Amino acid sequence: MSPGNPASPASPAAEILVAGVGPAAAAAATARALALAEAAGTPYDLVVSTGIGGGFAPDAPVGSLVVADAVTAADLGAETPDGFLPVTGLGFGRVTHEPPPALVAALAAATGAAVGTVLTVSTVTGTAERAAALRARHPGALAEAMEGFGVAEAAAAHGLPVLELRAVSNPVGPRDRAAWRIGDALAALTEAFGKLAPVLKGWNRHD
Ligand SMILES: O=C(O)c1cccc(C(=O)CC[C@H]2O[C@@H](n3cnc4c(=O)[nH]cnc43)[C@H](O)[C@@H]2O)c1
Repeated sequence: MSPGNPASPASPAAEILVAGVGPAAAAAATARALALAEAAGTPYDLVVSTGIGGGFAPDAPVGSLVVADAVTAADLGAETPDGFLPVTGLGFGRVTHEPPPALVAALAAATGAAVGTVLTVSTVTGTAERAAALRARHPGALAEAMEGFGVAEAAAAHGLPVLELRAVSNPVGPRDRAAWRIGDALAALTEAFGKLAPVLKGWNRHD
């Protein structure tokens, strides 16, 4: 999102970027767009990662919305005999970005989204065991998707805040393509986007 559009002061200007699937593609596309905008003297104020995602039952049912209060890389690290070690445990980088709390709360209030951690994975969860393991490691997780952390890393490199909003298209767990409800999730996302402009308009970046 860029600063208020003088031609349309009621709505903040927004640009939509289709950034690919997975954290690497999303990070690369986002970083490129942010760098180009900065070089052109028209930098963005905020980056929003959005799309469909898997929801952890029973808290995030199919068709519901989740807004992230934490955007967390769930499989960035090392497997050890004692279990998974996040990359921070190896002495590198970070595994979580926290969106601005006031913006998260306002978006949740406007859209009815549940607030919780959205995990970023490179491999879609396909078993009940993996779903349970993720939930045990991240008790606040409501959803998983594949891009948020990559987008957040690109935003952070430009000193920008990030939001992640997901519409649940399928449960996280055993693979069951017949259970996907992509149409319902996209309809929920479309409706939520209709409520986004006033939320952004009321947001004070320095909150
Ligand atoms: O083939 C499968 O089993 C499978 C299961 C879930 C999602 C996919 C995709 O190819 C969708 C990738 C796309 O959608 C987001 N997404 C949607 N549901 C999930 C999920 O349960 N876990 C992770 N990502 C999900 C993701 O952000 C991608 O953009 C295939």
